[in-house]
Amino acid sequence: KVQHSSAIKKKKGRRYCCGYPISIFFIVVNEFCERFSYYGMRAVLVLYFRYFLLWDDDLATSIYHAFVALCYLTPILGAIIADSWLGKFKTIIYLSIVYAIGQVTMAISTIHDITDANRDGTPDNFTFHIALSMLGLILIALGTGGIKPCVAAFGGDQFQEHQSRQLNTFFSVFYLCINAGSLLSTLITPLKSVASTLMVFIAGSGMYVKTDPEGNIMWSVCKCIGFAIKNRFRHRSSSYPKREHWMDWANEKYDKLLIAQIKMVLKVLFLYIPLPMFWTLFDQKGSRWTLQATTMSGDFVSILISTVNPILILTLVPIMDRLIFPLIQKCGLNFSPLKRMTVGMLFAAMAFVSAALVQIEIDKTLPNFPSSSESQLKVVNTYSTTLNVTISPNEHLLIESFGSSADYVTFDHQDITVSLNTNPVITKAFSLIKGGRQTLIIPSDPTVMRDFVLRHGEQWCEFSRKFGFGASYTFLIPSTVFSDDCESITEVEDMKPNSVHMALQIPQYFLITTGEVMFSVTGLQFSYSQAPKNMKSVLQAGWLCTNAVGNIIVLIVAELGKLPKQWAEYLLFASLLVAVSIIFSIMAYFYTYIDPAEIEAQVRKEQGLEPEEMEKETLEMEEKDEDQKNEQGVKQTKI
Ligand SMILES: N[C@@H](Cc1ccc(O)cc1)C(=O)NCC(=O)O
Repeated sequence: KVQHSSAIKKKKGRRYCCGYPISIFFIVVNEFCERFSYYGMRAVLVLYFRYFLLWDDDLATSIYHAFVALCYLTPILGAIIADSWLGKFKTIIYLSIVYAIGQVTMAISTIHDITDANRDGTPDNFTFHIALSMLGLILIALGTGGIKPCVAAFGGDQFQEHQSRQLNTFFSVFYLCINAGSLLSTLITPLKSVASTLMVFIAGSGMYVKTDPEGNIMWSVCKCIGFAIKNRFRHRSSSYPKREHWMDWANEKYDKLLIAQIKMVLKVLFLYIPLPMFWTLFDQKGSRWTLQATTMSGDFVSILISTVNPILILTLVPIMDRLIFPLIQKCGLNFSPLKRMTVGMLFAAMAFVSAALVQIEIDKTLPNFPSSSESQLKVVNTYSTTLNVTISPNEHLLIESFGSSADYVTFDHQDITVSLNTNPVITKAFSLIKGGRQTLIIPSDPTVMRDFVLRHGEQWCEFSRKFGFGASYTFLIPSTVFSDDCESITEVEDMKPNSVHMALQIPQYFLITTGEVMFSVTGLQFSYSQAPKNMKSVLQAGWLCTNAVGNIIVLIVAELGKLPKQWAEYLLFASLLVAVSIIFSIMAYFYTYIDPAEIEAQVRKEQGLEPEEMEKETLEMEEKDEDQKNEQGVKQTKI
């Protein structure tokens, strides 16, 4: 009782601006700085693995997704620490320090001079750099994941029950700050941002509503669930009367309030089961879609593509909040949070259909590579005249001097004989590589052949020509060439440049981001509003966990599911998400929205705890009056 009253008194220190607690400002700025640091580091992580640690594409991608998954699993730890032990405020402070140490460790791991004793520009001890960077990443995952459920829930704690409209706006602004931070991090370096994160958060210290942790809540929850299961099993005979809910089998030993709270949390967690599928699609933006972009053309668009998500979030969130959702409400439609989330899933599925259509366009322009049993050959003629080239048994090519065959010729056998109509006729046998592409160069005159190196220095040729993305060229350099004779160097295009423009990816980005606004922002609000007071961080962590599971599915699919055509894989994911969204909509249909505070009050009443409840209500009424006066800008003078 004493503890409760002190918590209420602390609430009385609230200060407001335009109807919002001022403390919120520090929390959203803190989130902005934190996401700035996180996304800034994440943006270059794969490149660091690939070009500094010299890992191959597969290992770099797998470790990247494993790191992201870890960042969304550690929220459980953060929530346990906050709700059971330190409280949200102290958890954010301590884990931010861990986060900062992680970023510094990571930064040190990138200094190759530390182990580059011979100063040749490459580290001498890769094990040291790998170990240090892994340690750094684990600390960062612990920091960023640990504080994540606490920051959102701590922000929510600053509001009172009658401020549900402001609470929803807070979650939207919170999401805007995440994306403003990530957008800025792609433009400027995120070096000092963790330190700023911590300083901004501490600056607001005197203004926060800090609810005390209520003992080891997670442990009590686990024990209570364990007891209910055991007790149910002990009374499995049909002679025992059934109970309304299986958790009611814990009634004998546990507090009714705790059981009611666990029921609320389990109901929401059950609803979360299908949700990872959304993240499975969403997180492929950073892998499959990025790889898709590498087979497309367009220079500046690559920067646009990496910033399009946060830019769209910054525009779509206000449009949805201020225009679309109120308009739907005006039309008399009940667009409840769970309906919004279902529509968000359908948007993500549409995004993948759009990605499949783009992929089909790309496939039309991609070179036709040989299958594992085929071989391909291109013939380049550097002879002084046009040649008639016969490749056994029945391939005839007419190739002009310093030209090449129009495209690669495909053979389903490896042993070939090439004949040239020179005088005398030259015939030579070759054995081609299975599943490979090769070029046969007919020399101008093998006796006068000499090496020529394209280089800067005494003898060099400068090409001002711009090479297309994805193209491959062969340069034919006559044996007589000199530095003032660059014109005589001929270029043969082996592989055409990518021709499908990256701008075609914009519709899929637009669709997935619309899905994100409907799904993610709503999910964040829903997780907060449906959680009992002492389990807000736990439910936030459960919500973030759906993201971790989604990333683990990407990892498994990347390793196992290899469909022959990429567009087919996109369509498979889209269909899976449609199926999952149908299941989710059925589950959502049976879900009844609750007011956790009301249920808790009712249970307390049933337990005969009215006096305390009344005291709380009286205090809250007083507080509400005071807050309303504050909101209206009325200055109160205490006599
Ligand atoms: N929209 C994402 C952030 C984001 C930014 C840039 C990208 O290229 C991808 C994703 C978001 O808001 N995520 C939620 C979070 O808490 O980080």
